[in-house]
Amino acid sequence: MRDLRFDNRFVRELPGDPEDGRHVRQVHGACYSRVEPTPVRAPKLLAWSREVADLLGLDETDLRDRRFAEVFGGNALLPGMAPYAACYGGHQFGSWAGQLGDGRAITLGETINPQGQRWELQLKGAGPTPYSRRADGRAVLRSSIREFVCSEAMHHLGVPTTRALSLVATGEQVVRDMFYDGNARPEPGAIVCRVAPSFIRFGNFEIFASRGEEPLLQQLIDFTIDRDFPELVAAEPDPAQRRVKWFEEVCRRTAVLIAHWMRVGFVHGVMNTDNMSILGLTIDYGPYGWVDNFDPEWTPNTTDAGGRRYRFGHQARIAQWNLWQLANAIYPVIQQVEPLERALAAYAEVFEAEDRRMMQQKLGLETWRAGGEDEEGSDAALVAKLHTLMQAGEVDMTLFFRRLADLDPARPTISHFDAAFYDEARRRDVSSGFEAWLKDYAARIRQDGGPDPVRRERMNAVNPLYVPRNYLAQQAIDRAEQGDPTGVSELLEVLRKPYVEQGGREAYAARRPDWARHKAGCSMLSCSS
Ligand SMILES: Nc1ncnc2c1ncn2[C@@H]1O[C@H](COP(=O)(O)OP(=O)(O)OP(=O)(O)O)[C@@H](O)[C@H]1O
Ligand SMILES: [Mg+2]
Repeated sequence: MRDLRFDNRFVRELPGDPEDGRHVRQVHGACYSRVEPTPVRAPKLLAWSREVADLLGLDETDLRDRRFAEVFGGNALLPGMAPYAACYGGHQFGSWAGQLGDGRAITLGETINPQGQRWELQLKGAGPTPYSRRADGRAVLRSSIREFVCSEAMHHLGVPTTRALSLVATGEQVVRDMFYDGNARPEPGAIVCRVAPSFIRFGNFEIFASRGEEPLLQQLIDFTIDRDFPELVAAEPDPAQRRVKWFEEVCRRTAVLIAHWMRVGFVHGVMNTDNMSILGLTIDYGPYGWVDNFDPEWTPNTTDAGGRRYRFGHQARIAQWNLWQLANAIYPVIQQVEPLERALAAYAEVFEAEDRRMMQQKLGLETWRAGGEDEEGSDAALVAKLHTLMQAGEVDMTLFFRRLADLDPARPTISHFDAAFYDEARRRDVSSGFEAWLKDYAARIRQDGGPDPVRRERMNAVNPLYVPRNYLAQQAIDRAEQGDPTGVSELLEVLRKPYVEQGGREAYAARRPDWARHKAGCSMLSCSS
């Protein structure tokens, strides 16, 4: 395997923990602790993303080299790597949780690709760090497959996300109690190499604020702007103004991110502030889920089943709450309330505008009829009615929007959507309302104008046919746990072109089968990973 070029600015420019070793500790006055991955028994490459390999200037020969599995399984370092675990805190389920940090993620270094772009390489599940608290620093195969597949799927769907280069089996067992019910069992372990321009989270700033380490807080803000927001450096010479613009930009990106999640039906599941990327990327694919039957109340995370804080329809509000925590954290450096409040208000405006724009695209409308949800004749009212019907009728979100593009406006009928209904009785309940809505919609697109084929093409470019439905990932996991990892690559292959109908791949575009409705891993996931 060829060497990569590294330029490790994070560890070079920011203060690190003076203490060595993996023992668990509180780390003060530092952004990270240097720590190397703990070697594993038998690293074996199970799957990789050719797009990410390409991004890094690696080809198939590099990937098939034994050294690759050694490096990305945590048994060897490439020259120039400078591994570390970052120190961060976070608000978890609404409460301040203190120091968290990379308890099982270890950044290997910042590589500069042949195009001069900077990409941070980070192993997840690479062994204990000073931030592991009471846990083992490892990750199981099932959660690693889910992270690997979904990060790449999200990229191909056009959703901002961290990427995944590789999935390596460790040849070791990890003990997990999947539902925290006293049934711990050994499971195969794995390591994903994640790739992103930066893995800095809201929590990296919050930890310094919570400790009153203001000089360090300012240093991290300025470092982040300088390394990861070069366009702001160019546009704003005044450092104080620049920090405000930076927070505005973080708010804007977060708003765009959540609008995309709503567009594709993604539920993150654990939107704690330590799982919020400062770049506005989807980060930490834990107990996430994909909406099958449209339901804003749904959350896949069994750990959150009580309050359903992180349910599908609540994500935009939670993101704003998280941005509030970030605003509070950086306030000691910004020292003005007003611009922070303005940026938070702008978050809501950007989210609404993006959400609306994407909904307009999903419906294939060229124009938008103004007015609120309660105003007859507005498109907001058309959307609100649709959402109510989809929820009450248990309509599959992905299949509904995909089929909508092919609706014959001259003969709008519910039977066109047969494949999207889960329950005969639910369908009967909504059928007259649904038929009425389809007539309204057909009239609306005729009035909107534009030829059908053009509208269809535009709709199919934003309404995916293939998403990594929970049960599809679970099928790949079941196979991999039986020793056949090819299901992972097969699934990824389909998800590389989520908007293009692929002959012979109908099974990947089917609604959730009945057996998966209440099955662990398919509709219920815990944080155990
Ligand atoms: N098996 C583990 N060993 C050590 N630390 C862990 C383990 N699992 C989770 N943690 C730590 O617990 C905290 C919260 O966990 P969470 O589930 O949000 O993150 P994660 O899935 O480990 O990783 P990430 O956010 O990096 O994707 C983090 O500090 C994380 O590093
Ligand atoms: Mg996390």
